[in-house]
Amino acid sequence: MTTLTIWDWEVEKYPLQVGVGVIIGGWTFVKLVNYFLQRSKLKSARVRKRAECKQAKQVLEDQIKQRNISKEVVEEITNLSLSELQSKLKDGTLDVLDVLHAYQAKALECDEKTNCIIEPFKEAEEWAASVKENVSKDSPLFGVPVSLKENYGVEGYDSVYGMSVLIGKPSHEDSVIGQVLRSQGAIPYVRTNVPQTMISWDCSNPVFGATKNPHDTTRTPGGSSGGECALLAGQGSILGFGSDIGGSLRIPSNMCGTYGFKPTVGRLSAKGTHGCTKGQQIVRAAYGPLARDVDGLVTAMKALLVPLMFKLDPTVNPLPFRTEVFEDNRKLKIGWYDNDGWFTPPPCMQRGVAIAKAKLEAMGHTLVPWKPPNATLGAELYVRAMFSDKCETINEMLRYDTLDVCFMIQYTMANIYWPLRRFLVFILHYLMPSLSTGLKAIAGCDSAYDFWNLAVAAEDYRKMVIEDWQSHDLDAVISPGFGCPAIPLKTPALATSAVSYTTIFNVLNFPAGSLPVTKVNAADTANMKDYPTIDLAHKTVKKGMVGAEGLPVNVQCITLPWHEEQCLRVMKDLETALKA
Ligand SMILES: CCCCCCCC/C=C\CCCCCCCCCCCCCC(=O)NCCO
Repeated sequence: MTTLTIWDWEVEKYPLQVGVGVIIGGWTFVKLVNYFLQRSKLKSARVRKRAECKQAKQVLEDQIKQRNISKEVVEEITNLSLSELQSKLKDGTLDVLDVLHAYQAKALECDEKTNCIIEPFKEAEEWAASVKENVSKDSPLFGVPVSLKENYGVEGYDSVYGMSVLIGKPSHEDSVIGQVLRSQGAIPYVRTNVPQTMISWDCSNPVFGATKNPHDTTRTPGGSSGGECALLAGQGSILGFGSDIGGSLRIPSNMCGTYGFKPTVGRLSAKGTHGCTKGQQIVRAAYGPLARDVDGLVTAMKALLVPLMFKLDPTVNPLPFRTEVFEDNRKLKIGWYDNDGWFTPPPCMQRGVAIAKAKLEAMGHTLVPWKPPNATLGAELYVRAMFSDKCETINEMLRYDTLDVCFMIQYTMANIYWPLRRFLVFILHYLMPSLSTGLKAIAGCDSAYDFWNLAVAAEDYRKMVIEDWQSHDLDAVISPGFGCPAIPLKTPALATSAVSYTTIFNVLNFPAGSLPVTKVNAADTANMKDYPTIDLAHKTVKKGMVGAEGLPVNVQCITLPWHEEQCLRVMKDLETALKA
């Protein structure tokens, strides 16, 4: 009664204010209810998806138990190199189904340790039977089980990349790479984990959790193809496929001691793959193989660069694998660098380059110092391009989602209100210049005009680097595999600056491969005492190097666009020299 009186009194006295108050209050209420409803819908979707994938793994585990395949046989098969496996499949010493079963068993074992698999393909047995029936034993991948990163579209399967909103939206067709692999006799059997958004070099998401490094499960396997590399390093895969828009084939290779190869964009098909940066055309994602040796990468490239791929995706460069370039033994002039001038890598990464340099020199190649000019501009262009939409595409997708720690810093930096951003950029310029550069660049573009100018700046940068490369008459370049080896889980976002070693070759669109050369040793960690602590990224790496002994250290080999075969040739030379 009293309330009503007050209510009547207020309505009469302040009709406009009460009306506006009711509308705003009602609108806020509806928005809040909607927000919590949407969040709980996504939470249920995550719970359901996790349960489905767990169930699929359980079904496979039960089948494996029934098959009664011995541990020794699993080890014997999964320890074979790709070329050994191929010849045993071809001459019939090994059966396609036995090989598949061994890899399924080993993959589940790896998953137990590192949480690298999202789910097994239910149809793998059926596909294997069809390969036995319909594919020639001479096909390059006859009976070879292959693992696929989760963003490769497979009919009937969701590609979620840690974004709950994508759950329950299955692909309607297989990726072109997937189709060509199957036509060549390969059998996809598992799909592997990635970080939320795939714009991170860690490997965790709120749907499937964090993948761990098999060499030290307290550390990151790298990202975004982290599930793939953790699986390969654990011998649970012999050949995998991933994507790379900032190093995602090369960073986890460096963290897990595996082999990865990023071709020029357009050499391998992107059709039927997924990602949240598709509209961003300045730096585009490349798709490529991950393996346990260089031969694995070469086999994959040869198997994919065939008329079927050129037919299924006429937008790719119809250039078959040039074996004569790969097998050429002309001595090369190779540039090298161990510090790009933007981020100082720890001594182990620099030692990795020194080892590679010495080995290549011993093979008769000429090594000269060279590095891409103005790495700071390269880093700035990368961040501006990747966030040129002001992060709106991702914001929209993550609106009601749970944010993973691996993307939290990028998300926060991208969404800072502009006056605060300007203030921080100004202050940090004097305190932490790299953070200031990143914070300014991540603001993206204000207009289409701005975006066009960014595209021109990226083009000018490519031109400038190519001219510099050519003025030194280089055939290839070697560099650190990344800015650091594997650091503890959840810390990669704090050391984002370290990505400059891989992102630059995405901005330039140069082919780049990664291969292991050494392991962190006690002298490397002892030498950390002089390592700079000028900013958060360096501090994070310094802390992360404690206890890093034994972790893999990779180098990158890089060539000019479309010179994939030459890049693989340098990788092969280096691998041969290292194994000699
Ligand atoms: C390139 C240098 C980065 C500069 C960082 C400056 C310091 C931090 C300041 C602000 C935050 C900027 C955040 C920039 C985020 C860039 C993160 C890139 C991580 C890339 C990892 C690989 C992604 C990938 O290849 N994905 C495959 C998708 O198909």
